[in-house]
Amino acid sequence: MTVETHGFQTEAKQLLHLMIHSLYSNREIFLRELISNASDAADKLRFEALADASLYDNDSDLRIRIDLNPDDGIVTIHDNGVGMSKEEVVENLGTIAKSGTSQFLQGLSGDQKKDAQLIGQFGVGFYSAFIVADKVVVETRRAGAAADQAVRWTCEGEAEYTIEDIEKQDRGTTITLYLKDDALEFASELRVRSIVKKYSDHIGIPVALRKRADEQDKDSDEPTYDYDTINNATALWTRPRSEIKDDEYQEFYKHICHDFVTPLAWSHNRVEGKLDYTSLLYVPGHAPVDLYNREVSRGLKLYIQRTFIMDDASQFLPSYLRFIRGVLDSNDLPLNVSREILQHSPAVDSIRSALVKRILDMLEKMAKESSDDYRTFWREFGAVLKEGPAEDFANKERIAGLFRFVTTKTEGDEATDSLADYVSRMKDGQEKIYFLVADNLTSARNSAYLEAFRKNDIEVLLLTDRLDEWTIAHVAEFEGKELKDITKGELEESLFADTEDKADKNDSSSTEAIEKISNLLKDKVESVRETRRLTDSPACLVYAEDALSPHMRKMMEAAGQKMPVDKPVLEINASHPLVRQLGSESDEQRSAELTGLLYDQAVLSAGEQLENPALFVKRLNQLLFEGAA
Ligand SMILES: Nc1ncnc2c1ncn2[C@@H]1O[C@H](COP(=O)(O)OP(=O)(O)OP(=O)(O)O)[C@@H](O)[C@H]1O
Repeated sequence: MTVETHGFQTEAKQLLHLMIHSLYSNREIFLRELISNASDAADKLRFEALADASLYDNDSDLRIRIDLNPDDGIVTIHDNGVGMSKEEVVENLGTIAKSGTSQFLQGLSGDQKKDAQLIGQFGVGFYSAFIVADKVVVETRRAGAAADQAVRWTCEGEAEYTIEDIEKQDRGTTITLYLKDDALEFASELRVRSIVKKYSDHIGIPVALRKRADEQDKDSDEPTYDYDTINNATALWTRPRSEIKDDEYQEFYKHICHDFVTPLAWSHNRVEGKLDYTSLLYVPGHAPVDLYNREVSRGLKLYIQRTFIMDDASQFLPSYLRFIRGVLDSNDLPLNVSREILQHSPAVDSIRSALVKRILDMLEKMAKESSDDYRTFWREFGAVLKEGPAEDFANKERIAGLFRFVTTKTEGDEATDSLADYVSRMKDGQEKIYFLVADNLTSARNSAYLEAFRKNDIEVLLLTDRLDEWTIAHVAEFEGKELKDITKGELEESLFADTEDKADKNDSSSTEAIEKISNLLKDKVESVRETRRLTDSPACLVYAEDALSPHMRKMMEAAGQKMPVDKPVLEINASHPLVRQLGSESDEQRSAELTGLLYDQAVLSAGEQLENPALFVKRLNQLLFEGAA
């Protein structure tokens, strides 16, 4: 018999190293992971047997069995699921196909405590065996393969593993763990029984523990054993809601998602009538490392009449809810359904819209009843939810209601205020919801465009996420109130009356200033007018209602699209000394310099780049020296 030695893929090696050396606070989870894998293998066999029942080979009672040998510190887990071929063993146990792995590994700090937590979020599956064992042997025979086509995979170190052909009498996989000296507790019946009960009660097939039989076979010296089923063995979602405890829902989530972090919320529903299905949807407690990678397949685990059909059935969720995990069990779809059929099925469309409503309900409820959880949710998934209004027009207002913002009235930098909060604080006579787009909070808060809003105590949303402006354009209005960019168009006259400080205004000089500036800047601005926006700054640029903002234009240009430049309006603050000086200045050269300065300041306030920064600096210094002289 030949024994082949193989090296692990780099990522697998790194992960294995971590498993072996990490101080793991919650070591028992290795059993959950291995039982989960065994139960997945049973699901896969059932699925394959839909097309070819002979794969059962007269053994269709799928189950998981655990043998303990406390004397030698050995734990063995058997399943009669689908098993693996030699190629599958190499592929599945020698490499990690999970996307985001190298990204995740780079994120590790070397601090064992922090890393253990990160590993928990990442989910390590099979490799978690190495948390408790220093040697792991996997013997497996693929369903449909002959007894002499089985394989043994052995790993004792971190760098390599061996593979050999063996004979195995029955189909499925047996995993043998040789426990580390400090992990011998995991061979104790009492301990394992309670762990299995905790983690696998909701698994759809029996998990049984080997125990000494009450009656000994008289003809043999060997002890006689039988198996004691520990778990409930009914798939959780098929049970009535009223009978399921919170921790059972949580454990089930961890089982299907291979996630170690408790979910924030769930929603379990049975629908009967025109369509007949059960859904169990979860909001995870943290974002996966690859949330923004659109290539990664994700979605619900699809069952049809209790039979597992596929992981990641993405057709049941719109992309902006791609963070939702869970199970859908349908009685309407055909068992031989494929991803292509799902794409064109009207039943799928109806289920999807019903699920979207459930998810929005669940999020609204969380926002209302558990604000801490909702903050976590928003932090982790807010950016994805923001894709909603563009993708799902019918629900855009409900989705926008779930958004959280930093506004000029928010304390701190965390986005905690909803549009409804904003509307409830609107001033008498205020008809619009105002927002300002900026690169970051500091520049937003210090923006000249906010001056009149501050003075008149009108709240403004501060938008600093890359896609905020695009999102808001799709939302367009909330509770009948238009969302308005404060750098565009005219402001409501009635609201900003206070800003105009009549006493300070010098009408003739401001008319003159406007005339001069208009002439000097005719290539750069559409027109020049007096402002309602400013109280302290001399000037600002204002864009047409339908113009692309500088922020958007920069983004489109960065994406390689050349955008036409719409000339802005220059608004000037007539009571500002610089403007007054300009109005009364008779020297042409000086007027041009002052106008240049005024314009460049407005460009900077708008968050744009100056065309000629050196000239700006020179003019500024000139003015300063004059002042000092
Ligand atoms: N008992 C088993 N029977 C058959 N195949 C198995 C068994 N255990 C593991 N595998 C195969 O090995 C693969 C890798 O398992 P592993 O637990 O590392 O990752 P996973 O279950 O795919 O994902 P996750 O990282 O989310 O746990 C599985 O996808 C499966 O194909």
